[in-house]
Order: sequence, then structure tokens, then C-alpha cells
Amino acid sequence: MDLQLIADDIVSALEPRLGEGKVADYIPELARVDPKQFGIAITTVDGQTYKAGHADTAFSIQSISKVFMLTLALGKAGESIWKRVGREPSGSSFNSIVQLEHEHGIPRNPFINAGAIVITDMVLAGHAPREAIGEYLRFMRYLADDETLSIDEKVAQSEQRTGYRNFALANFMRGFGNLEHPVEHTLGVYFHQCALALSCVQLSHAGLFLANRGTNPLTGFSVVSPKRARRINALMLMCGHYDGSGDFAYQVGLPGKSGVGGGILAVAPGKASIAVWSPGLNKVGNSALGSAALEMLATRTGWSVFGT
Ligand SMILES: NC(=O)CC[C@H](N)C(=O)O
Repeated sequence: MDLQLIADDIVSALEPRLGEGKVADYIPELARVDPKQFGIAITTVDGQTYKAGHADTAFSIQSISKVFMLTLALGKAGESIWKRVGREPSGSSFNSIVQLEHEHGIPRNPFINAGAIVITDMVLAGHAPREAIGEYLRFMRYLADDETLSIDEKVAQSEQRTGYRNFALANFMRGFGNLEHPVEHTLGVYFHQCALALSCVQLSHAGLFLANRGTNPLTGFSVVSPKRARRINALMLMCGHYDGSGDFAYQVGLPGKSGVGGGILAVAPGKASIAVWSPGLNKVGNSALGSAALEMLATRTGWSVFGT
């Protein structure tokens, strides 16, 4: 299978559609990104990277960070994290507050904002916010094997100023006793984790351990056990695209996690880690062209976890 040809074909097929969707303008700094960009990087478990389009342009990973913070929280607190957050798809938008009251401040899963904020609160335990951000950044550099990764402070500040709904979610959960730190501390870390800037190539490297039974084949580092990698993938499949998760499973059939910066990380277990990026979002907040690209990739490669 010629993965370079597939990546090139996807870029050509999407060329006429560049600019489709709507950029996430509720975060002012993200509203400034040129929507007419698309990149793809495929890194296989045997260590080859195939890339096309704007694959080396850094973008804001936003909610894709939730996968990496979940990995850190599981490393710190193990299965006890599930007392404070569920593992079920939410069927509602990423920043919804409606379920939280019925479910007594326990969010449905770690990938909607409320659940991710609880996970961040766990990673923050025993640290000052700055140390928790440092731990996350070191972890990401280790995963991607790249010391140049950095957090875009402007994006973090932009969300800090305008993240009213996240403040509402965090305050609500603190009211239910499901947040241990001051809301400003937990959200300060959360906004910084979301503001990490990665290119498709870097993101495909960072996610590769999930495609390779928990070990990064590029570095040989064991990140999590095979069982944990499998479980994180299961959560990504069920919950990684919010209320678009069913559609993503139907069209693409791979565990994936999207972010409002327009990136998507997809995992083909035993095969590859794939990162796509295009800033325009569809109605449920997932990259429009990124989703289309992964659908084409899954069709051409036969990598759907549900069979060829
Ligand atoms: N879906 C997303 O990428 C959302 C992340 C964003 N930082 C927010 O909290 O609104």
C-alpha cells in the first residue's frame, strides 16, 4: 500500500474544498487562523512518516490534549479516576452543562469539557498550576520525542479571558465537590494544555504509542501497558467526537479525538497514528475536511477497526 500516494491524493481531492466549515471564533485567537489550510501526517508503527499539505504547520491542539491528560491522570491515580468521571458517550455538545446537574457533578466522560476539567484537576493534585503545566509539556515532548514543542501563550490567554462556559462548568462541579482546586487554578492548567501547538507530524508521533500497544516505536519508550492503550482507544472511539462520535465511527471506524483548532488524531491499532488538520469545523465542532480526509483514508487503507 502506497501511503504517500494516499496522502497526496487526499490533499488533491480536498483542494477545491479548502475553507469549508467555520473556524472556532468563540476563542478570539483561533478566529484569526487562515481557514484555507489542510495537512495530514501518517506515522506507521514501523516508524515511517508520510505527510502532505500543511503537515508541518503548528496548530492549537485544543481538545486533543484531553487524551494526553487522561493518560497522565491514569498514570497518577489509576482506575480510581472513574469515581469522578464516567466512561459513557454524552450525546451532547462538548461544552454542555445540562447532564451535570442530573448526574451530581460527575461528567459523562473525560473528553467532554466538564470531564476533561476534572481530569486536569487530578493532574494538578500536589502541584502548583505552573508545575502541572510543566509536567504536561515535558510529557508531550517525551511522547513526540521533540524538545521544541511549546504552548501558545496568546491562545491560552485568549481563552482565559473568554472561557465563560468553562468557568460555569468548573464552578458547577466545585459546587458538587468534584473539583479539589480553586477554579482559576484548574482552568489555568486546562487552557494551557489546550493551547499546545503541534504540527500534524508532531501530533502523529505523540499519538503513536496508542497504535502500538502502549509503546512508542520511534523511541522504544513504554508509555502505558497494552491494556491501558486499548482502553484509551475504546474511549476515543465512543466519546472522542462528542455528539459526532457515532457518525465518526460509522464513516471512519477508528478511535479518534478532535479539537476545535481543527485537528484530529486517529489511531489505527497495530498500524499507524494519523493526524489531520483543517481549521473549518462542522456543526458539532469537529474539523470538516479533517473528517472527510479520514473517511477517504479509511476507505483506501481498509484500516477501520470494524473490518475491511
Ligand atoms: N472541543 C474543544 O476543542 C474545546 C476546547 C476548548 N479549549 C474549550 O474548552 O472550549
